[in-house]
Amino acid sequence: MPTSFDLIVLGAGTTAFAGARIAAAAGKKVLMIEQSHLGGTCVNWGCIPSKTLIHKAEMYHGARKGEGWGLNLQAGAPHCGTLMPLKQKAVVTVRETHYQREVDQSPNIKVIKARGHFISPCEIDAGGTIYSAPHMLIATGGEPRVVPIPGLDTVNFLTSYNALHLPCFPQSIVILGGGVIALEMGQMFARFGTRVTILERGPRLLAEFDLRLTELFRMMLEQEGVEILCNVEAQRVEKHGDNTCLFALINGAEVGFSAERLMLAIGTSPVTKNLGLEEIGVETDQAGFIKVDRQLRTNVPGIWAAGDVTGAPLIAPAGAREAQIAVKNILDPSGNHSIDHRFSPMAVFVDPEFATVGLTNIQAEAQGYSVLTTYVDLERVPKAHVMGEMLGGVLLTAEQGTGKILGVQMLCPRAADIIHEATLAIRFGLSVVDLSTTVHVYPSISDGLRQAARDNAQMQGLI
Ligand SMILES: Cc1cc2nc3c(=O)[nH]c(=O)nc-3n(C[C@H](O)[C@H](O)[C@H](O)COP(=O)(O)OP(=O)(O)OC[C@H]3O[C@@H](n4cnc5c(N)ncnc54)[C@H](O)[C@@H]3O)c2cc1C
Ligand SMILES: NC(=O)c1ccc[n+]([C@@H]2O[C@H](COP(=O)([O-])OP(=O)(O)OC[C@H]3O[C@@H](n4cnc5c(N)ncnc54)[C@H](O)[C@@H]3O)[C@@H](O)[C@H]2O)c1
Repeated sequence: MPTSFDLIVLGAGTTAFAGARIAAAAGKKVLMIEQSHLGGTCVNWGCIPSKTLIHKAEMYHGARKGEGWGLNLQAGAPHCGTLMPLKQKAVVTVRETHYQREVDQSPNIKVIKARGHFISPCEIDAGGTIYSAPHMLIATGGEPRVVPIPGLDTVNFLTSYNALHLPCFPQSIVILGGGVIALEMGQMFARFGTRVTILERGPRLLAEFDLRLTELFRMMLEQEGVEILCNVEAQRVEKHGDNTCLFALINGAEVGFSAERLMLAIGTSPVTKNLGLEEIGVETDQAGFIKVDRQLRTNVPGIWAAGDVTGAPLIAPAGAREAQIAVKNILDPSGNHSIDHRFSPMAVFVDPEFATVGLTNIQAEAQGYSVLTTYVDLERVPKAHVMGEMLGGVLLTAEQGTGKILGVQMLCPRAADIIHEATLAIRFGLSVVDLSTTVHVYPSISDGLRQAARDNAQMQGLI
């Protein structure tokens, strides 16, 4: 095994692979150093296990809902002995077919299993061997954020890492945090029969989405039996028999929330400790995320960083795109390739789904645009009536005058798929006239997006 490479990638998650793949395709010799499983968080602890179980929870919920539609489907208790191995099979299959196979088939990519740390800007010590390269890509990702709440260390609390790998679903769970993970996993647990309480410190859920959509979803989740409280400040944790009790301040009064399990879903911390970054002078921000410019350069020449370790957006395809840009800049130093996350969509896999791309009206106005936002309630979309899923809506923000589409947010069935139509429109500078005069399938949920564009174009006098 050689110890000298063209590029060394620290980590072997989604971000690392995206960078290694294009460097290897360009004939560069690449080493990936990974301390754990290939595929990183997304494949092993995040996207794949969570979405596999969420999909099954949705089917289970659908079966019970079907009774009210005259379908008389029977939904007995969920069988964890079948569900959990099924989820693990999805994880292992994706890991083997998408990551291990690629390594096996690429003569230019080598992987070693070890924990790596820098000993100089062009040398990494991994398992006692020194590997060198003129270019380094740090893709060490993130881990669930944990804060020091008194008593927390005395209980066996959960984070997304272990909550998806329990042998079965708990009777009850208190989830601290009201963001993406709390909502996705909170709804999933509730649908499998767990009594769920979500406690958010801020004034609202899912802060990156429009309040109209999040309040609608909050109502739906409460109708499914989930208890949700905002403006909650966690104070301390105590063990009460088999249960864990979280005490929190609400409107100045202390309230106790007791459940079989306590889960923290309060954000992501970067994996930047003990990498030798301070010693070689790589700058991080206050939270520890590596600082990079739009070309994904750190402040140390030859060292690049991408993915969760550099901060938001903390989603797999965004990190992959960043790594591709970093490697493009390594291969083509005068190309000045830059990342632009206005074109990176994201979805929240609750039911119905949230999806967003581009700028909100507030972000657009802050950037100096004069904008018009239109909202189409799902009640106006015939396909929603076909499906019996009328709660939700589509928001579209366009520039006043030109009608150029700047941003879209939606809460509707299949939003994670439909958002790509908006992503293409924004990326290629299409206007509300372009979108509204494009023939859409009928009946379809995408038609809601067309209606939002048509309303916008009409209100601006563009059609
Ligand atoms: C529960 C959950 C659900 C999610 N669902 C989605 C989703 O549906 N869609 C989506 O787009 N995103 C989702 N995400 C986010 C997504 O998982 C991350 O954005 C993505 O995994 C980041 O990829 P990365 O390669 O930057 O980091 P990671 O995937 O974390 O990979 C970093 C790798 O580096 C390794 N490493 C760290 N330090 C060292 C070291 N010193 N030496 C060697 N190796 C090291 C780690 O072991 C790890 O394998 C989810 C996250 C979670 C937690
Ligand atoms: N579908 C997806 O793409 C997907 C799915 C899961 C996770 N992820 C990624 O994983 C990351 C982590 O998810 P997350 O839900 O942990 O983070 P998040 O940033 O989405 O939400 C964290 C929430 O916790 C709240 N919070 C912070 N400290 C708190 C405290 N002490 N008490 C109560 N509430 C507190 C915050 O106000 C925020 O609402 C996200 O950034 C997300 O991008 C993505």
